[in-house]
Amino acid sequence: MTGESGFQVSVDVTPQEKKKFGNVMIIGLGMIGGSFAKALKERGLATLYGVDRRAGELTLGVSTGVIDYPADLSSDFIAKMDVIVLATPVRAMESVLADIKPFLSERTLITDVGSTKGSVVAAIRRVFGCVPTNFIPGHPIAGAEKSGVLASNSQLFEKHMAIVTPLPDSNPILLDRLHRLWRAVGADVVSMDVDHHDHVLASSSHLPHLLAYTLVDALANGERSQDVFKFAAGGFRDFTRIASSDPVMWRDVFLANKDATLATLDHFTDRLADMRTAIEQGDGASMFGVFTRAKSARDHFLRLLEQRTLGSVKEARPISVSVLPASAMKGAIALLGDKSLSHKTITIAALSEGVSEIKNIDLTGDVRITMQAFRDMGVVIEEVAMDQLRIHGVGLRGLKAPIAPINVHQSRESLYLLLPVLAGQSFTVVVAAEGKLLNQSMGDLFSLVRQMGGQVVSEVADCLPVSLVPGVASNVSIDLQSGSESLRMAAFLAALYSPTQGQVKPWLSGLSHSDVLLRHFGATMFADGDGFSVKPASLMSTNLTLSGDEYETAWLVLLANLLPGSELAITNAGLDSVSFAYLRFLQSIGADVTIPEQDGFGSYEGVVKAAFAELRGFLLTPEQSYQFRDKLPLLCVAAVYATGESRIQGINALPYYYEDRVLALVDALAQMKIVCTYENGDLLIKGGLPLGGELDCAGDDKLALAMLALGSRSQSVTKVNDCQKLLEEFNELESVSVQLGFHCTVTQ
Ligand SMILES: NC(=O)C1=CN([C@@H]2O[C@H](COP(=O)(O)OP(=O)(O)OC[C@H]3O[C@@H](n4cnc5c(N)ncnc54)[C@H](O)[C@@H]3O)[C@@H](O)[C@H]2O)C=CC1
Ligand SMILES: O=C(O)C(=O)Cc1ccc(O)cc1
Repeated sequence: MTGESGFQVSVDVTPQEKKKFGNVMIIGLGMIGGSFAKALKERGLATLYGVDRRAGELTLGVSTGVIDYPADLSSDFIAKMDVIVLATPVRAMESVLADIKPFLSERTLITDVGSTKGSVVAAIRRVFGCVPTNFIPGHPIAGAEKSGVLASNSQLFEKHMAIVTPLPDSNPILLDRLHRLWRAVGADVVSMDVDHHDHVLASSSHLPHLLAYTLVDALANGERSQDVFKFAAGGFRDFTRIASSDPVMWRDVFLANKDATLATLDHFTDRLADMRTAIEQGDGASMFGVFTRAKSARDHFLRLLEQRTLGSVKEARPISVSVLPASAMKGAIALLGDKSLSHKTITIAALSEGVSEIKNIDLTGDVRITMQAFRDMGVVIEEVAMDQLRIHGVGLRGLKAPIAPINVHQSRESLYLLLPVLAGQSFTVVVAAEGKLLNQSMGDLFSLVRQMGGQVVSEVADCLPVSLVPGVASNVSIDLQSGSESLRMAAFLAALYSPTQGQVKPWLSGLSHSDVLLRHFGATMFADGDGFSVKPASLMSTNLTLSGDEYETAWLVLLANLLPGSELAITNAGLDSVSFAYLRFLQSIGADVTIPEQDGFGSYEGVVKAAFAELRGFLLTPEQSYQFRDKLPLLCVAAVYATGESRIQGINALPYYYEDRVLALVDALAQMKIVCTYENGDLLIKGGLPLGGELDCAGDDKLALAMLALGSRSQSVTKVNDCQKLLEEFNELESVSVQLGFHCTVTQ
């Protein structure tokens, strides 16, 4: 028989054996349809039939091995298909649907790849009177400025997204098949509602194409057009690549997605007009603000994209760190700033009046989430160097409403800082999160924010995401019921927004880094009974060099104490009252440590020196265990290398994650044949020489450091597994170790 396309074809095509997806027909065998066909055919997953109104595309499709058979829209073909994919320009789909309607079987999955979804669904409704349960729209977010079957590429969809937009009564079995089809060609499948799809794509894809076409056309028809193109630089080429895309396809897209495109175009036009005004008025600050925000948003987005194309974090090969016994820690070192302090400093500098220069700041990992949130609310943050920021503070109440929810991803540190700050602004804002943060009760933080006077609205009580709605500001008086440092900082930030005076009564006395930092930026806090009163004055910008990470300092000091021949100086230490007390405690059990004097702001800044010394067994009371809860794994290791017995009391009274961490270390001690017993919350450790071997830190960076210290003088090599988090938190572990002569190596 002769098909519409003029081909002589055999209809009774019964392939030798039925392939996984059976008979798949592509209608519109151009770049996208061809790529999909080629990807399935190369993988041996289906028998491919092609239909195109241009016979030449089908001939090429067969000769280049993209499809198995040319076909047409007759009943002979249509009724036999397991899957039919519409891959024509979107406005051609309606007539194709009308042609195939009489022959369609309910068991055939029909889908499409069109760039717009609302218009396709409307066309289906016009043709069928409803959306048949076997029609499930889709859209691969992959492509190019090319068209035609010769441009097809079987790898096009690898590690790209494919959106499916099922309707409420879509057939679940066929929907599952559609997911499998896209996954089979390498795509990550996401589901989306039709309307949301069209709005998102209007901004992310349709508007950029419109701008590229219009720019090229305007310049091509403008003055000096010859020279404009002749001297076009790389930027012009990058920006306008997509203006080489197929005009029919894009005309169809803009006819089909009119409303969503107009909405994003209007938003863009307003922003362009602002830019015009800034240029006209020579307003460099506004331009600089837009450029720095845009640069950081794009860099952030590229990193996310890179992560997706390189494979997700979960797929990353696990990282281990091995330590060889018999090192000695020698030399002087300056450590990168504390991560938690880096988050806090960005926050306080952003809320200050004026420009702050911050040096030795850690800009890796979650710190970028805090930074991005402030940038999204109009704060200009310049990255002057890898460890240096210039932050243009906007004042306590000067943040601008973000255009989208603030997403703290999985960063608890960012959340605790941002929530009270956002509750102090005059706009409503939604705070979203991901992963583990979504399923935790944030009761302590939410109640603190409620005290500030606004409304805290969440679908699930005390859980994220949350909407903060401003109300009448009220004075806060917060009596903290835990020693959490994040909550303490959140309480101080909430107090800063009190109209006349805020009060914070910490769980533990003594100055923490949060208090010291606030004082650096001019906060007026004075001791009041067993707490602090905070006056509502503006914060003032300042220049600050952050001191070295406290936990790393504590770890290095312990190593120097354990390893014979060590002589270590940490030149930029900064200790809060707990770290100070920890080093004093080490001194009390025989450690050779020198601690700097307290400075005017209340912290101990300067050089910490440490050298090998024989440690003595010790007793830690429940109060001390609580005070040193963060550093207990390090103290357990000190007990292993100390002479005699040590007893650490009150472990079962600690918040569960501190207890879990100690118990995980107890398992490691037993594995290394160290005598230890854990009874009624008391841990007894008998000094001895650990065996060495393979340990697992369960992704806990602090436990990993303690385990490395444990292996530092053991009888054989100690390998600690699951160290990804450790290297995220302590990026410079290898370089610091090399510099100090500590023999540890990172392996994948
Ligand atoms: N180009 C891209 O990067 C992407 C395009 N899409 C969507 O995929 C679809 C196809 O786009 P491309 O493959 O790029 O276009 P293309 O121009 O390479 O292919 C379209 C094919 O459909 C054929 N065709 C047009 N009307 C027809 C009809 N009534 N019956 C049979 N065949 C007909 C054309 O002859 C052509 O071969 C469009 O709906 C587009 O919105 C989706 C993602 C990316
Ligand atoms: O060429 C490019 O960079 C694209 O943006 C490709 C593209 C075009 C249209 C779509 O619906 C999806 C992807």
